[in-house]
Amino acid sequence: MKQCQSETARVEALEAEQTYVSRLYRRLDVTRERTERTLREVFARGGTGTRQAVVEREITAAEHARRLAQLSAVERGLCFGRIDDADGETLYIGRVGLRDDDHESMLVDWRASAARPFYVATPGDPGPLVRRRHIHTRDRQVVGIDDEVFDLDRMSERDRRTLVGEAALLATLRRGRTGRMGEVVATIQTEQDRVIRSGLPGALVVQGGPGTGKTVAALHRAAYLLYAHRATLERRGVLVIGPNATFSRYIGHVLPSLGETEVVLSSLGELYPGVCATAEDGPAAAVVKGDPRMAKVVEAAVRDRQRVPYGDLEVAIPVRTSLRGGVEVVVEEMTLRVDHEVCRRARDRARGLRRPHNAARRLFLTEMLGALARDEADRLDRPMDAADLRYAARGLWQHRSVRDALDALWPELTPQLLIDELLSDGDRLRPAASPYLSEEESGALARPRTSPWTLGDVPLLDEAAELLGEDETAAAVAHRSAERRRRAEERAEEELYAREVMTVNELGDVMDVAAFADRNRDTGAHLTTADRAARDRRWAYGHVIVDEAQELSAMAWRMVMRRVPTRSLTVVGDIAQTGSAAGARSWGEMLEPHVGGRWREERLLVNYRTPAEIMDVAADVLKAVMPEQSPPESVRYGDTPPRAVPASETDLRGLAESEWAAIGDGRLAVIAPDARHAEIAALFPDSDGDDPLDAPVAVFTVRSSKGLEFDAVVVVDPGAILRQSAKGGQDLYVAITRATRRLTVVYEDPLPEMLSKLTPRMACVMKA
Ligand SMILES: Nc1ncnc2c1ncn2[C@@H]1O[C@H](COP(=O)(O)OP(=O)(O)OP(=O)(O)O)[C@@H](O)[C@H]1O
Repeated sequence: MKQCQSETARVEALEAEQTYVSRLYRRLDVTRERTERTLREVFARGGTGTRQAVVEREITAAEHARRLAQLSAVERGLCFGRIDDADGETLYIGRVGLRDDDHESMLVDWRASAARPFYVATPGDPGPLVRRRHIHTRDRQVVGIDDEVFDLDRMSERDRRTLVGEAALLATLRRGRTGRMGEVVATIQTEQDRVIRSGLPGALVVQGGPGTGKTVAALHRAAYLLYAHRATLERRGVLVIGPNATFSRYIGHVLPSLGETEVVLSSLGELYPGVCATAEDGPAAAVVKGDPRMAKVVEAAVRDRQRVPYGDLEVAIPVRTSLRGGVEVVVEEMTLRVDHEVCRRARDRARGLRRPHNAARRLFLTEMLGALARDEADRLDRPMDAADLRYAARGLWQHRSVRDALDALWPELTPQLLIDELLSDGDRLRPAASPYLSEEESGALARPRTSPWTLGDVPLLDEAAELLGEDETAAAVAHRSAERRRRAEERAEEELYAREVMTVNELGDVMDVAAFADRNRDTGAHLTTADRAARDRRWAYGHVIVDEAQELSAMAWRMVMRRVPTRSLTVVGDIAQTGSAAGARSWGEMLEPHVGGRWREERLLVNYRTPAEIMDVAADVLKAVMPEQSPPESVRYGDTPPRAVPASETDLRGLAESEWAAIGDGRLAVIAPDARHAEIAALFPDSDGDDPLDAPVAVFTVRSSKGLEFDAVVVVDPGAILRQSAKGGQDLYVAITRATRRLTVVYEDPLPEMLSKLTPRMACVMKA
């Protein structure tokens, strides 16, 4: 790499780039205005016509709206690069593609294949390029340029590393953290580019140590795939699964800042609609709940709810009632009987349908009510044809005693009810679990009724939902028709409101009332794919990205795979950071049951987050706990060596304050062992706001800090972190590698051997 240009040449180059960049912004403004105008015209055409015309209009409007959102998202840093090849051709690279009125390209979208040399050219293999230029802008002004002239003869072997645009990269990495991950289109590295542009089909595993840009590369991959396979993915959507809601918020700005708003972000605990699980299981329960044998246990639990009576079924129904004091009283009853064998046949036939439990219940009820109606006809000595019997059966269903008796044999079940009762009632758990789990394992599952849902429960709920199916019962049908009535009433109100608003705003000539009301409501017709997908448990996504994937249990993988029948997946993680007792020991173990050998792996080897001095300490931890894994190599050195201070001499609050003062406007995390989290969080009451990402100082457990990063990190009681579970060593490795600038370890004597590079020093803030 060669820094070129004298000062005059630099000023001239800046001016020339400014002229071009200003042209680009003018073009962006024109394109935006045109798109906005077209969108207004589509809206003005109104929402009438055939259903197909309405739908087509919705689609056109959605396309223009998406383009407008994209054009609005790219204002900052519209153009960030330029490449020149040996034939004298120049391309400008930006966050979106732009063409002039003659359809000549003015700016190439970073995801287009023409932009690829910008990311993959290295001094050793520059391809056709003679120069790569990074262009830095602020508010439409070019404020700097950074040239790399590819001149192989003058490159050392070390410089042939895959990094590109080192000056631009390092400047980005040294910035203070804001609590939110940002996009990195201008500085994507070659090894990351391979991940981003890898093909859509099949499962791609991105394995890499902490800070190697796995998350950021996976998110840019989502943007790339949506660009390169828009037709497929727009219809089916892309789902990004993270470990928790804080992480989803942490990464939530990246895709919108790249102009992509059509991606569903979900944490594992939210993947089952209607449940938001945040509680965690103890290690023993986590292991059992995550074990694939639990699929069998849930299946057995469902079968256990499909019963036959011990003997014959007997149900008393009222024959004569009278009103006494305004209350209906039964004065004569008749007992109906169904032979045990008939009950068994009804159950077996319903099971034989191989339909989900709630759907098969219909057949069971029909058969049982038919048998009861036949018995009633015999007892009353009333000959009945098939139509009479059907009528009589419907009449019998009106009796509470009949409903109760049949519900007890084959109840209508929700996943929540099934799993809650299974885990809280020994009489339900024992028969379902005993063929598959040991007594000790079943014991680990037991918990009180209506306990909060844990992360390990969510895959069980999903499994149950598959087996129970949609709610097909009379109650559900009644609920649906009530829903329809409610919607019709709502619609009438909306049209009334629309008429009033249109009169006040004199909009009568632009749109009709129905179209205006449509615009204002969630009809579903103009919901985006992402909206529809997020509401539907059975939605089949076009591509799924799983981050911190090493934490997923075998049961969680079953849940993920249901959402992506094509198995088009990006699996992002680091086996060395597995903290969950039910998590992955190898990618093959987790993926092969679902994709066989059809998965490929890319490895990321360079750490962009943690300075080399801190990474040296982390490497010792890794060597002690997982010697077979190699740590990534840091791309830069830091300014402040990491240090250890004894707890006995440290005022933790004072220490955090001085650390925070040292990082200026950045973010500080105190990472504590699980058992001491509450005690330590109480020392920082002001950090107890709504969102730990917005707090300048926040207290985390290792698990909740996963995937995040902070300018300064204070790790408290590393010995307790090491001891807190069988994966304590991995936890310590994760905690240490969250820091981008400063690391302080506050230890209870003695300092664990594996941290011996942190020469204990006197605490800078002594206890009062
Ligand atoms: N090419 C790049 N240009 C600029 N910054 C980058 C680049 N690659 C990674 N980074 C930055 O490095 C940091 C770490 O990235 P990221 O969180 O994606 O790593 P990770 O591999 O997912 O880490 P972990 O396994 O610890 O969760 C982030 O701040 C990210 O923005």
